Amino acid sequence: MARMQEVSFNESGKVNSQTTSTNLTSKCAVPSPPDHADMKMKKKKLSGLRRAIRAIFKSKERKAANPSPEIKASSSEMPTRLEKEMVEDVAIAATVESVDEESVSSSSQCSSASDKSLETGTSPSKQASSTPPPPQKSPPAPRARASPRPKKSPSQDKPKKSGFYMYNGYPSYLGSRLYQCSDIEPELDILGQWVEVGSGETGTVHLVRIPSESNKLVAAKIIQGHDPEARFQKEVDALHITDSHPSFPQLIGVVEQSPFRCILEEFVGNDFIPESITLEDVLSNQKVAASDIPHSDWFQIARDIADGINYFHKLEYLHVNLKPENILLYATDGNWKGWRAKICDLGDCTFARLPPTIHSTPEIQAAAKSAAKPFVAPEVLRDATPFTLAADVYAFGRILRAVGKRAKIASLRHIGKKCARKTAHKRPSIDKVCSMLKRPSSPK
Ligand SMILES: Nc1ncnc2c1ncn2[C@@H]1O[C@H](COP(=O)(O)OP(=O)(O)OP(=O)(O)O)[C@@H](O)[C@H]1O
Repeated sequence: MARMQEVSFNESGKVNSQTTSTNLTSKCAVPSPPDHADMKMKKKKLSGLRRAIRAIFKSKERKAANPSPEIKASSSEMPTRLEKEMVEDVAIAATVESVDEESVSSSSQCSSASDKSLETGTSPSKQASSTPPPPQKSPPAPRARASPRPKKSPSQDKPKKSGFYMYNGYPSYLGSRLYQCSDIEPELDILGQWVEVGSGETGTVHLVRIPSESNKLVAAKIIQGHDPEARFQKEVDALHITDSHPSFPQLIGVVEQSPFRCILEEFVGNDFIPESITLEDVLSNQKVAASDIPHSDWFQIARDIADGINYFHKLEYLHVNLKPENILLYATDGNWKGWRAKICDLGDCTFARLPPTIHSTPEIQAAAKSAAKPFVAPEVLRDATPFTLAADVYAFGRILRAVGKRAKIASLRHIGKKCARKTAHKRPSIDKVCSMLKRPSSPK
């Protein structure tokens, strides 16, 4: 919204100035192509008028300082017709000029243009008030108050989530994390085959080493399936924004050597066995038995998952595909103790602008339907029903219930039940769930 000052004369000949508002953002919708020759003419006319009016006021001041009897008689407070016309001309020209300027800038930057002009003092109101002061004794023109700077919403302070700057077809944040096939070495099993740590509907994950980085062991995810390009980009972006959070695997980089392409991420597992352990493995008593994990570790695992979801939701993302297969477990000490968890498979995540209401799209429906059914919130499965971040809370609730049942921890099952309520608005927020899990009385 830009403000304009209209300058006019009242009956007593004094200058009135009043501020009116014109919604210039409406111009942004259909920006008219700027006519530069026309603008140049207007600017020229405006500066000529300004010069002339300045000269008149100067000579008036001189006369006031040195009044002759004839001048005294004629120098009433009423401005001459010429002066009046000129002041009006200047006001109109200033208005026209500023509107033109705004329409030019609006073609590149819509709404920010008018706000910026207010901040930088190039607003029409300031231009109009910069006209020379009216003849002496007339009351000072009320200064147009610049509208207050728009307050930043808290979400503006958050890290940028999408639209990363691209360089050579890659997001610029990847920087030196672009690898060639020759930069990695596959981890081979005793049969000389690539070690596969897992696979799903859309990807296969292998173990590889990076010789130039102290032979670091990393997970290389090759994405196949429907629209691998979009999925690849989405997963890399999501791993990038969660990079600093301990509940997600770290993004190591991307291998690009056409036609081979994979995402390199932190290998979440135990160095002594080259395979990953998912929550699904433990719940189905494979690799590790649920009863072998102490209760306090189960609470830590639940907190890790909840903290990860909370962080993801704060970034206004919905995971969509939370299930035990996508929860990776790892022991922090060699005695299979100190278990922690990380959330993987961010390829289905959806950006959910807050307040979070997502209208189901065919892609979301497809992703949700391909996810393990008991973990998908009922509202997600219903066609054309808007759903919210509470859909992830539902999935987490189902996970907690399964853990509580398998590990025989009643309080986890109880929290899980609350989260997995059928009605979305009856579920607690993930913030609340985090604090429930942090209560000192919780591990029982
Ligand atoms: N960073 C990692 N470290 C260790 N193992 C991993 C890692 N990422 C994935 N895995 C393993 O690979 C499996 C498949 O990975 P992921 O879930 O990302 O594939 P997907 O095809 O996207 O799965 P979905 O069928 O759920 O879409 C996981 O269940 C896990 O066992």
